[in-house]
Amino acid sequence: MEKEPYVWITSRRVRNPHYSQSLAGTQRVHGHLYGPNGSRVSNRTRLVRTATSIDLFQTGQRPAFIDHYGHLIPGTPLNSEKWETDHRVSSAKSQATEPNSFRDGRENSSSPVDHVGFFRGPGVTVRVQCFDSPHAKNEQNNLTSAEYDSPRIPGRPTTSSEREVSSAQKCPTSRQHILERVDSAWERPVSSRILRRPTTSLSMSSASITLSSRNSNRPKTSTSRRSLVVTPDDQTQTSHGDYPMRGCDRSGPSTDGRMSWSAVMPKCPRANTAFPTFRSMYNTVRAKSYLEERLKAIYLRRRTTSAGARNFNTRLSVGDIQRSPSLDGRVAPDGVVIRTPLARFRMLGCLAVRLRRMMLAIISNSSSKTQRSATELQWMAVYSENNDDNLAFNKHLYSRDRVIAHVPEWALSILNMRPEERTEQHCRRLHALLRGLRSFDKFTEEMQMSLCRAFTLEKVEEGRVVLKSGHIGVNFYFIYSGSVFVNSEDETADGQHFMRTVAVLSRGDSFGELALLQDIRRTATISVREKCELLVVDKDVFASVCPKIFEKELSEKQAFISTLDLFSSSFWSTEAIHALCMNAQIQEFKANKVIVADSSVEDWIYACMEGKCQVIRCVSLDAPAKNSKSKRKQSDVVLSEEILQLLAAAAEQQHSSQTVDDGDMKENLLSSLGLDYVQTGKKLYTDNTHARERKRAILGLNDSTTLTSLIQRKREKEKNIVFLDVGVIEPGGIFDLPSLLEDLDESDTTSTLMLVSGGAKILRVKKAAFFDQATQQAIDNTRTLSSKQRNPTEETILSSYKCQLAWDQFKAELVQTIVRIPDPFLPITYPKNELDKDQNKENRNRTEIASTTDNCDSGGNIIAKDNIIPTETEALDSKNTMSEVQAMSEVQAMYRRRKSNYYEDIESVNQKELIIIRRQPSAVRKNLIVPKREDPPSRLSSALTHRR
Ligand SMILES: Nc1ncnc2c1ncn2[C@@H]1O[C@@H]2COP(=O)(O)O[C@H]2[C@H]1O
Repeated sequence: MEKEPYVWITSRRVRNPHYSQSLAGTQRVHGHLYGPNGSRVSNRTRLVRTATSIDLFQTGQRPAFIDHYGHLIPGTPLNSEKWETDHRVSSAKSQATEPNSFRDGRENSSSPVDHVGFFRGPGVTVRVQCFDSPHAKNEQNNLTSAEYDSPRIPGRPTTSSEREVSSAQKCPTSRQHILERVDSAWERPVSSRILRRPTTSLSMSSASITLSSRNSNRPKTSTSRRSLVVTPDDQTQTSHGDYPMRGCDRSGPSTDGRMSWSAVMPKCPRANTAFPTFRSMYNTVRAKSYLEERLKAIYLRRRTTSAGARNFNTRLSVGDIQRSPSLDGRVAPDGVVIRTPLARFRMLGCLAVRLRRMMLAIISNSSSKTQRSATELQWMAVYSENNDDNLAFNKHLYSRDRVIAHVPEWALSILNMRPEERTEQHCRRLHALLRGLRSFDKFTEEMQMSLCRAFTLEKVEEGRVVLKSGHIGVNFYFIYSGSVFVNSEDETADGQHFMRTVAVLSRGDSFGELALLQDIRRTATISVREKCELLVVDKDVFASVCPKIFEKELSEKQAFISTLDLFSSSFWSTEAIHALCMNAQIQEFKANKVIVADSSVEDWIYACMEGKCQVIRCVSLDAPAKNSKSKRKQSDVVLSEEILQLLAAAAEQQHSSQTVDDGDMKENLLSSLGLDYVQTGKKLYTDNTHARERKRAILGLNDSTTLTSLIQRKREKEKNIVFLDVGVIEPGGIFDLPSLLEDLDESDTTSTLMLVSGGAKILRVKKAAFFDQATQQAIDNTRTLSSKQRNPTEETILSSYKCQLAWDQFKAELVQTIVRIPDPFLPITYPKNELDKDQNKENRNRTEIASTTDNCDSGGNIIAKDNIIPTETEALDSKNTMSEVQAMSEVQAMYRRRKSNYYEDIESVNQKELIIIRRQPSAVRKNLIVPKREDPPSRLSSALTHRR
């Protein structure tokens, strides 16, 4: 079939009109373009191939380009030498490869250039390249490509091709022939290249012209493409009369989503003559001219449409206002609405109301779609409850614990400036303000200054989500004021997903570093607990400033971890330690802050880096002592599974007749040996999240929980419980190691350990990460260590506590008795009326002593309760004499003095109710030593006897 003299003109999105320069030397290999240095050229460049295969000016032929402005793009730098020697259109095949020869898969990888020629006319230079085309039928058909260079457009840099073109003044006269046809369509100073290729999707009798109608000052995203099917008018194509060139029509979207038009090209005056190539060229140039017009029309129409749409939207949003004559005021004769100030005000008001409604809808929609954790919901419930208290203010805002430090006005104005506008002084002022924030202080001064230059401020309302798990990280945040929940998604045993609050971060904390450091998605969802002021730095600043500091922190963690026996290098590889450190956090706590409120719901392993922490046990006096674990003997010897099996095998041989359960046999064996049974072997961490979550919800913990508040809360739920200080953790110590390998007992709600800071720096490591990284030997080592550090059983603690209590009561009773014995050397003087009531007084004293002994605390301290020792008013009411009242108040004062001395002596924490059994940690770890009751001194006992 004879190929039709159609043309294919295509255009690409070219941001830089000189883009075509970068195509020099490109080669197409397996569908990709590679530059001269072998590097792959960007995707955009790949579009070039769509126009490379076929001739531009004749059947089966050559390419050219139109850029997105509809301009011809200046082409490859000219090979002037070639031009000098080979300016005649000929079929002589040059073996030199044209650097800018574009190919696609159907052509050879090296397309030899046969000829390069120039045709220069007024306002335009045409460059013609001849390739050896497999489609060529004759020499003339080998004309493959053309370039048109026009006088330089003001403002556009001169391209090398343009420079070369301008030097190429010697054009063969035959070129004038082409220019005669070109000039007519070539009025404006533009330059571009036109490519041609056959289209497979369209019939061979037509071709497509694809344009990109992108305006230089419109955003990139607004690029659109148009396709034009252009045929010479000797093809009987459908003609549509809308367009300047014999008619083009929009034929609807093509399969690739582009819009296309058909255009019928006017017949070239010399078509089908000796220069069919020139005819094609003529058609091409006409097509180009048409396309320019067309593009302009499209652009103008679009601009009008978008302006119209804007107006229309505005009218819609204020439509009712405009329609209302009262608002509109008058309509001027030219149709312009004259609005009165009132109408304008009302219109603005209306807009504001609508905007607010819209924002509220967006907020409620977004927050309802954010899954909330139980802790978060509980917080919100408590918060809203208190809002409903009929108070005229929110009492939370005035709570003692609440630290409100808003960003001051002057800092706001600095933070609102662009980074490049901030002076050194501005940064210094900000720096002074932010110094003292925990996370900020980690950085060196230089880094802090860089951060101060880059910070922006974000204020986020309560309940909003700052970042979501699974999203790509773009920012890093410091909390200047307020607090946030860190929620992570978890899964129950039956596969249900739920949100869990893993941490609460407040002023001075930072978040959002993990995704940026490790180049991963966000690992948690951060939602605002209390209205926050966040200082934000973007990814780039973070990448340039912060990683160093995190590296420093990482090395600090690694250094500390490697000093712990638990993470001894003989059991843990360097990679495992590194992975653990990535899942570890360093935290600092003030004295009396509860670090762990319930060891059974903890997902972290806590190790003390600096300072010290108290381990406190909450014991219920009502509940029967748990004896499941007390069966075991306390021993430092741990047998491995292999040894146990050997022993068991030996025992089995001895008693082969007896059928004993394997577990029982081991137990029996060990108990006969007086050893503890420790099962070795890697036990995977059972993350009993559901139970943990339930317990956490019951406890209602947050970061500001102090020991006092926790005791109060627990006492409200359960009256008969005591809090016993069972140990101290010093630097290098690990909290509750035995529980690491034990299962969570859901029913056990009271008998758990609490970790309370006495002013400490803590390293905490995720238990899940621990079990992920732990080898068999590491787990065995953990068992060995935890068996050495076993906590006393509840039974032991209770019996010890009771002994202590009895002894303290005895002491208190004794002290009571002694302080009431009058000085034997002073004469006893009784007031007159006292004599009559001697018997009554005696009775009352007895009652007093008896009741006082029932009201001692564990430290031997008598709790002065109102119902035991009468107050002055009560004493007067009961018609006691003045001297008796004085005596009573003296006794009361003495009690108080002794009481305060006592508390000073034992350095008690400041709660009266906390009962302290203070011991050396080593003693606690082994066994609680119950102090023996000493015999009272003989003098006192004789005095007591005498008194009674
Ligand atoms: N258990 C956690 N305790 C405190 N902060 C956390 C915890 N888990 C995640 N985060 C923070 O939450 C952030 C969520 O986004 P990133 O993963 O970028 O970084 C995360 C950490 O900064």
